[in-house]
Amino acid sequence: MPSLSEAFREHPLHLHHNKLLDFNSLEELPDSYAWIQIDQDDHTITNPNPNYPSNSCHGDENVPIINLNDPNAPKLIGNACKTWGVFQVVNHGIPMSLFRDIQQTGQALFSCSTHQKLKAARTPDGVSGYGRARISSFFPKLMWSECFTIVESPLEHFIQLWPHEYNKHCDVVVQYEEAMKKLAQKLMWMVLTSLGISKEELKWAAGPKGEFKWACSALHLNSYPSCPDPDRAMGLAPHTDSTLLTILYQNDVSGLQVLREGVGWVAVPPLPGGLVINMGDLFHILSNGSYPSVLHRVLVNRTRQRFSVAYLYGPPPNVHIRPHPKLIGPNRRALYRPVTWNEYLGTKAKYFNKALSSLQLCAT
Ligand SMILES: O=C(O)CCC(=O)C(=O)O
Ligand SMILES: [Fe+2]
Repeated sequence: MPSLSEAFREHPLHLHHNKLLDFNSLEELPDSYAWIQIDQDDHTITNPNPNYPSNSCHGDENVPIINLNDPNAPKLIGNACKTWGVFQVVNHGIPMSLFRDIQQTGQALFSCSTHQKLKAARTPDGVSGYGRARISSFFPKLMWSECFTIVESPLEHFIQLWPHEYNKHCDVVVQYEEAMKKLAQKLMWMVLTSLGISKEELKWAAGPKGEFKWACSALHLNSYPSCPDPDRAMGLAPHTDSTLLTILYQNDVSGLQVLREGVGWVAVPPLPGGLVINMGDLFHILSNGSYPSVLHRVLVNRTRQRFSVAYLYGPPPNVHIRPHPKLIGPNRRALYRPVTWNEYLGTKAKYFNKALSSLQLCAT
């Protein structure tokens, strides 16, 4: 069975890391980063990019906040998944000190010089390391962000960055991933419970104790430096995650928005000690479309750097994910064909935000 790194490596995305900028040295937004252009002659603003939906953001509807100690949590999670595809959790049991530690590691990393960071750059067909967001290759404009991806171990890159204290930072990543894995398992079962699916009914995940022992994961450390022209820039363009679910820690700088059908872009404000849970494309398939994956994006800020950590949680790369039999019946056919995470990464690399619909089964 291929590892997750091998699965990513089979579907390379060609990104030009060598052209990465030193964001802090720029006083003006370069054209290549301007998602909205100002017409020089009459100063009107034009939006040449269909991928940049209107900047409107609604404050009258809020992403649900769920207390994981609430006995009603699975039901609340189910409602949130159905209507939003995203929710925030509190009382998740992860100590604040772990968020402080991973943030310090991220800070140490992103504050290195560009020259230093490029020593830890992702190779052209690689997965782990420093560079642009993987989704960059799908957009004509560049995003105002930097990303360090960790699949399996960050050791090889951390040694390049910190020859003397790489161990300290590796330990933080290991601890963070362990804590996230436990939380992801707990959340998976809560979400499945809300769909009426028991541990015994999800064979690939079950393992001896139904603990998702074989699940795989990756980590994105994301930095969105302060930006001289935030209204025309984009931190991270609209996308859904190719995961079962994603657990996102954000520092106290806002920017994340999710698309709510019929409403528009809704901000997901940072909540002290809270974590954002996004439903991903593979859960969308597993739930036969009942729990849709959520389109999200990140806007940037004029004065403050935003930092986030996304824990991307999925099945073993070669296990087939299909609409669960319990969610299929005489009145509800299977909407998607079975797919492995490995295959899905290939589909996403080809079709990006149309990947899910490319797997849709036609009505017979
Ligand atoms: O920075 C954020 O808030 C979102 C990050 C994200 O969507 C991702 O890493 O996939
Ligand atoms: Fe994402």
